[in-house]
Parts: sequence; structure tokens; C-alpha cells
Amino acid sequence: MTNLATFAAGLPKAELHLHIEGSLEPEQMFAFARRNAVAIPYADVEAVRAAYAFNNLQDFLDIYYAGADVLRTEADFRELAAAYFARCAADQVVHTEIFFDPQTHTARGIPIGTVIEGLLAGMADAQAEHGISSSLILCFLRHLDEADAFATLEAARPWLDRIAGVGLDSSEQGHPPSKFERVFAAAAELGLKRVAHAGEEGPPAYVTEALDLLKVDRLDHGNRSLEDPLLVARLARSGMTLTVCPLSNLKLCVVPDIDAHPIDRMLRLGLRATINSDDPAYFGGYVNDNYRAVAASGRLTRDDFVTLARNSFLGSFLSDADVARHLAAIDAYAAAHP
Ligand SMILES: Nc1ncnc2[nH]cnc12
Ligand SMILES: [Zn+2]
Repeated sequence: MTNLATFAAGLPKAELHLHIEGSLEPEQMFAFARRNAVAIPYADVEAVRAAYAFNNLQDFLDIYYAGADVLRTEADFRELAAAYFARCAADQVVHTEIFFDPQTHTARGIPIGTVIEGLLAGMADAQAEHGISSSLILCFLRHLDEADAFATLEAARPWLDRIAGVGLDSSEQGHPPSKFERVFAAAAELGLKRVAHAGEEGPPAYVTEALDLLKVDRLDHGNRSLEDPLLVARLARSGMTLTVCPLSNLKLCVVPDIDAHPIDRMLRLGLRATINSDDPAYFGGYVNDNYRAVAASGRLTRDDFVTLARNSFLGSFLSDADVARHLAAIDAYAAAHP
């Protein structure tokens, strides 16, 4: 590892774009399948990993939703979260805002309470064991309809005081943010933050819709914003946080190779970019693997990595006091590693 990659790996950081279902490692998939007596179409762990070759987002989603079928009980969700938090601890991730997809589970007859209670238990364990703070972001699946999203928000009502915000994920092309304008407005009325995947595969116009119609507090991915200079200027001027996922972009063919990833351009354009893992079990790595991958491509400086870590807290939904505390920890780390 270069000195720069080692420096980046040691920075205290937050993760703002992580689908908990996407942290299901093949080993855990087999363990859950066995204990829940769920059949999976793979002979062994190697066969699972071999299947993780994707040409686009939909290729991945098909396998990802199938994999989630092994998640059945509160204990499964708690252990899934625990395994993710152990990786956070190893990567100096001290705060994380976790996406979960209730509809993937409720459609299979798993009550939303089973999912949320399991995740909340894992989050409490992580706070106690690792000192890692976390919150939940309930994502609507955009390939499903508005009524299904409203029903999901309604089903989540008993837990809304434990949920930081709502998000929008799944198949982007053909499912513009406008489809969910009313449910995002309802979420805003309930005091929830709003984020949305936009500009991963979809056009810059979807990013504009996420801003204007969904009134997002944060933008997930946002890569294709770079095709529209006026949009870039708007995002930079407003200090909008982009949760960028380099290894995901590579695995889903959003970029042809890691050296072509625009993370350096985003920073030079004044965008508040952050680095995240998205679905680490499927895309070849957790947060520090992403930091290391972009460090190895040699286009970012030490100051850029400090900026990326700072952005991860500035873009979080933490209180101002907590953000200030984490920024001070970054300064102390940088001063101790000249
Ligand atoms: N990268 C991604 N884009 C859209 N939906 C997702 N669900 C899980 N990962 C996703
Ligand atoms: Zn994502």
C-alpha cells in the first residue's frame, strides 16, 4: 500500500451510501440459507462470487434481490448489520447512514417490523461494541409503483422516530424521480430527510427532478450530472453532497476502468463528493477498498482525501455539534500523520 492509501485508510470517516442487503457476503448467504432452509442456486461460495459479473445495474439487481431471499428473521438482520459494522470498525468508519429496502422483504411475507427491529438491534450493538453511530434510511424501490411506496411509508409509521429519512433506489432508467414526487412530499411532512439515487445510469434530467421535485437533501451517485455544466454549477453552488461509489461504478460499467473514474474531476469542479461502498459484498470491497482503489489511480492528493473524509461528515444527517467533533478528529489525525 502506498503511504497515501495508508493515510486515507486511517482517516475517521462516515459512510453515507450503503445498502445493508448489499453487505450480505456469500459465506453469510450460505449460513442463513442453511438455517432458514432456503434453497439457493449456487453450489458453493466460489460459484456465488463467479456469478457477480455485471454488465449494468439490472444484471446486478436481479442477483441482489434473489440473494436477499435468505434473510428471514430478526436475528438475520441483526447479524447482517453486525457483520457490516465489524467492517466499519476495521475501516475507521465511525458513523454510517444505512439504506434498507423494506419492499424486498415485505413482498416475500417478511413483516417490516422484523427488518427494522433486527437492524435497530444491530445498530445498538454497534454503538455499544464499537462506538459507531448510525441511522436508517428507508428506500422505496422505484421499479414498483407510487401506491406501493405509500403503503411502505404507512407500514413504517410505528418506527418513524427511529428512521432518519427516505431514499429511492433500484432500476433507474424509465423510473424517473417524478414518479415519487407525492410520496417524498408526504415523507417531508413527516419530518424525514430525503435522498435519491440519480444520475447513476439515468440522465442529468433525473438529477434535476430529484432536486426540484423530490427536494433531496443529498444525491446518491450523481455521476451523469457531469454531462450538464449548468447542473454541476448548481450542485456546487448549493453544496449538495454526492455519495459517490467508485467500485460500484466500475462493477456496473458506469465507468470503463477505475482510472477513468471522475472523482478527481468532481472535487476540482467544487462538488461535495464523498466515497462509499454501495453494495460491498457484490462490488469487491468496503469503504477503505474504495479509498484505496482511487488512491492507487494516483489522481488524488493527501488534501483531497482529507476533503473526502470531511465531506462525509458535512453531508451526513448528524447534528452540527457531532459534525464539528468528527471534523476535529480528522484534523487531529492529519496533524499526527504529516
Ligand atoms: N447501486 C444501486 N443503484 C440502484 N439501486 C440499488 N440498490 C442497491 N444498490 C443499488
Ligand atoms: Zn446505491
